[in-house]
Amino acid sequence: MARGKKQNPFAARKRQKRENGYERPDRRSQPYEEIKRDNPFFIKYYNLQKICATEDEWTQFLACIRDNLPTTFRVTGFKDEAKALLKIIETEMFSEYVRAVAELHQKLPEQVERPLCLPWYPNGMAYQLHLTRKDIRRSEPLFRLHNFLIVETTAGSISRQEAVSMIPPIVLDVKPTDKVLDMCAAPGSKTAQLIEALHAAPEDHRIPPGFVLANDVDNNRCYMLVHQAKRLNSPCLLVTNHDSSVFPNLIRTQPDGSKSILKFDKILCDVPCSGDGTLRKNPDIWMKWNLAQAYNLHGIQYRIVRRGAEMLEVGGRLVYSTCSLNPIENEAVLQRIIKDSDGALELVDAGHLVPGLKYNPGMTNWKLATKDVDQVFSTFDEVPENLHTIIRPAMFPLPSDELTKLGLEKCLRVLPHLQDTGGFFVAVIEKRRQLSFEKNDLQTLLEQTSKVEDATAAAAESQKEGETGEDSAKSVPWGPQRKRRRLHGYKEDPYVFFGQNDADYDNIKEFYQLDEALEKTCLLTRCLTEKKKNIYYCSEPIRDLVVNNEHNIKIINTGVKTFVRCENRHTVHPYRLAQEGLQTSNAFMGQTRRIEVEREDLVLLLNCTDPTKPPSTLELKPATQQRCKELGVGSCILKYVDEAFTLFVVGWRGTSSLRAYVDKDETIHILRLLRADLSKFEVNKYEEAKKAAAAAAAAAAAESATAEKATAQADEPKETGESAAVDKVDEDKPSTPMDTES
Ligand SMILES: C[S@@+](CC[C@H](N)C(=O)[O-])C[C@H]1O[C@@H](n2cnc3c(N)ncnc32)[C@H](O)[C@@H]1O
Repeated sequence: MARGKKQNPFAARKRQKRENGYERPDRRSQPYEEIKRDNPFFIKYYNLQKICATEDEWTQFLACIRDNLPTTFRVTGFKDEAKALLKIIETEMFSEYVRAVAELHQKLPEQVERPLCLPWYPNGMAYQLHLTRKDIRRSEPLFRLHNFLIVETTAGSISRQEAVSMIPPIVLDVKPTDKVLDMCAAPGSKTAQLIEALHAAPEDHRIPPGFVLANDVDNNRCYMLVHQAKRLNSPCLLVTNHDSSVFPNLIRTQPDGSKSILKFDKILCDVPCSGDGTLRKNPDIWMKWNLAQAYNLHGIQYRIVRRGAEMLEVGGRLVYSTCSLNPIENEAVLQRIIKDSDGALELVDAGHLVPGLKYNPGMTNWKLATKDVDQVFSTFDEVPENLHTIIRPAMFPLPSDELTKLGLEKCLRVLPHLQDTGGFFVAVIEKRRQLSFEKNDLQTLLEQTSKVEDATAAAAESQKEGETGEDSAKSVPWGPQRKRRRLHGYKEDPYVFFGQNDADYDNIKEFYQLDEALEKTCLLTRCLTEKKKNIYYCSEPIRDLVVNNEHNIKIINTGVKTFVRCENRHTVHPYRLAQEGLQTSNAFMGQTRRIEVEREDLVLLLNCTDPTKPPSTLELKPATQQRCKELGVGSCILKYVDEAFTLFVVGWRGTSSLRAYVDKDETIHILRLLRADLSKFEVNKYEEAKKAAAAAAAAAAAESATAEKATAQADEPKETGESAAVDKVDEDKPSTPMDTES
């Protein structure tokens, strides 16, 4: 193609894929077991890079990276409840683990290795099991362990997460007051950790003053992120959908009412990468791996971290991480941004934040190569011209005198064989002063925002004029109420905040004796209607972000469901409490709607799984019965105080009954904490499958017996009424041997 002529980017990408020899593997035809865990180019490339210090270590690395990954999980949160669950896991669950693994591997229980507590994870809250995900999913002796992992994950009490993926949030060191940005957040396992850190000091803040803004460019993955983060019920989370490399400056309101550009205290750049550190978990990467991926990703990785650095507050901290081992995606990106910052950014040593973690220092020398690693380049001058658009000068290490000043060795390289994990790269950067290329033009931003707001309002107005009657009620400045599929994802429902005067709020406030410190204008609904259905709550800084920036950036989700409309013939109040929001709302509720229950009462209430037959108040302890008498019909908070923790559960006082209003997984979680009998909820899917298969076989046998009988009777002389009926059938249909068979 002639120089200067515009290329079709899609055709170019297709051509490049062809040249790279990349073809999407057919995963159905090759299950993981059969994937050959080898790729000569991978081995040649990393051997060339000397990612291991010695031959011996290299051999260990190769053996480990071909092996399956052990399962890890962490207990979420730092609260007393989390500690109580940890205790149960370490005693009851691990005894069950030892029993089950002994059965699975036909060993004596004494021969089974106990799960390993990850020494570098804070408060001993993370464990590694000597089992793969597949072992757990497919082995009958482990069904209880599998059930436990599923239920507690859904209830938000544990997170199944790769060990190494837990490192970046730890070294980011989030405090409850921090303004945090997670630039590439989906599917959200690290976001969950950031949120937990924000909520780590409930005794100091009823609602943390800081927040987490979690963003991802992929609209569908944003919904996975919402699903993952929702388990934590934080009102301090905002999920957005934008390209992080061009993330817009956001506006915030200062305490004096003036506007400023938002800068973040902590930023996580867990950028898209080739993912070769996850080979143990995703063996299909063995087939796909090629160097072109790293070359293609270097550019976007650099642009994301550069934009992150611009949005970072002076004195703030940014963590750059990948699950790739490739220096092109790691050290080469970092040397570039640190150099460009001209001293404004500094790499810091974060090893002390993860004491006990084994890692190698960042690399200070690496080489580039052709995709087959048959030509190796130490400088850009050696690169043939036809590769100049793929291999860029900035990918090469800087001259050593410049490089030593950057301190790349402060980065953490976690290699799989060091402690039986996946591979990972983490770097911690701190900002010492403003960057020369940072754009902070508030005036232009405010003008642009106001223009977009005017245009949106005008468009909504003209749409309204074109509509009549019922339809016009659905028209709001942000678009129609129902989500509609668009080219770039869904158009979101609006965020409609309560005003200063709201009859529903007054009603709720009176009924629940709500403390006014729970800011009423932070309550919101997701549709414009007189009759609100679900009422959500978000923290004040999040509200401010939404109100100031909703025309600037696509907001996917915020707010925790706190009140739900619930009207039946007995209700005196139209809104019940939602368990999701109770974690926040509880601290703001008065005494009128509370009942303190004893353990036996709570166990009884939680064991009621038939909503049509709630426990009668007469079955409860006398003190609970008495309190029920004082309490009118409607939503209430059940409080249970244990030696080690206190639980709050949404309840419903009926005319003659009391029930707990929590979903199944949360019910099991609470019963587990209460050390109650869980056998009723323990489903053995293998037994179920066996029973279903036996029932199907019995049904088939019965069917074939009937058919045989019918055949036999058809062959017999036609005397009885039954055989007359068969005759009738036979008369209707032409009788052939084939008919009888079928
Ligand atoms: C390594 S994954 C992030 C994993 C996530 N941090 C976690 O812990 O669950 C990288 C993510 O970056 C997103 N991504 C890719 N390019 C992006 C961009 N330009 N801006 C924002 N996100 C991007 C991808 O959609 C993907 O979800």
